[in-house]
Amino acid sequence: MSQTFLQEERYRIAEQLVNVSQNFANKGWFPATSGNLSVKLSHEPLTFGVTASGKDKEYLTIHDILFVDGDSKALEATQLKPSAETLVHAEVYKRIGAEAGSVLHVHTIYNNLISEIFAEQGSVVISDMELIKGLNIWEEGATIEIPIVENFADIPKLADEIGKRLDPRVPGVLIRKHGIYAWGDSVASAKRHVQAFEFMFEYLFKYLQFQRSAGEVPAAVGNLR
Ligand SMILES: CSC[C@@H](O)[C@@H](O)C(=O)COP(=O)(O)O
Ligand SMILES: [Zn+2]
Repeated sequence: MSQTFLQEERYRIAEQLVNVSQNFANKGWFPATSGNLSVKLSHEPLTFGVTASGKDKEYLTIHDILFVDGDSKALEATQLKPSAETLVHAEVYKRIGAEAGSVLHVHTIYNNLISEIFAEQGSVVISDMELIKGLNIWEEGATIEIPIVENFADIPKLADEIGKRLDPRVPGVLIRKHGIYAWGDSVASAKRHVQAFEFMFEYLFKYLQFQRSAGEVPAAVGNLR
């Protein structure tokens, strides 16, 4: 592969991350420089583009994305420091394989609320919602179970805990009072998955709130049935 072709390919995929970053930033899904994004360049050996640590995602440019190997080491000398959570991205790529072409991480109010409300159960179950199809699950009356892991400041430990809970059918994992990691075979499908999850988390939280204010026992939605 020529250097020029490789450079063009890197710019092309970095641009996809910049676009999704702006879309999510407009929704307020990257408060206070939180969140990180990656896109796979090659599977064997694993190489991927990932956002540099501490960047304001609202103003992300292709120059804020660096390319690393499976050990989170930059492929070339750079001033940029890879995301502090790069190991989590690498873990998803290694465990999920070809079905993971991009990994996106956002911190939102609703994913934080749901991760806390259902933390003791270790997962949140969502049934029979149209948006489950947004995850590419087309079964009639489908049920999904989204794992919830504890948050650890120790990133190798966090990556390990996430790795143990990954379910290839359900492309996302919640971290308690932290955020969600979701993946897809492309940046576009990972973005769709994040949007589907966030819709369902917001719906579930508001539904539980509504039931509570009406003094009713929540019906068959989520783990509170
Ligand atoms: C600024 S708080 C969020 C960070 O601690 C972390 O969880 C995060 O999502 C962003 O880390 P980063 O190193 O910028 O990729
Ligand atoms: Zn984070």
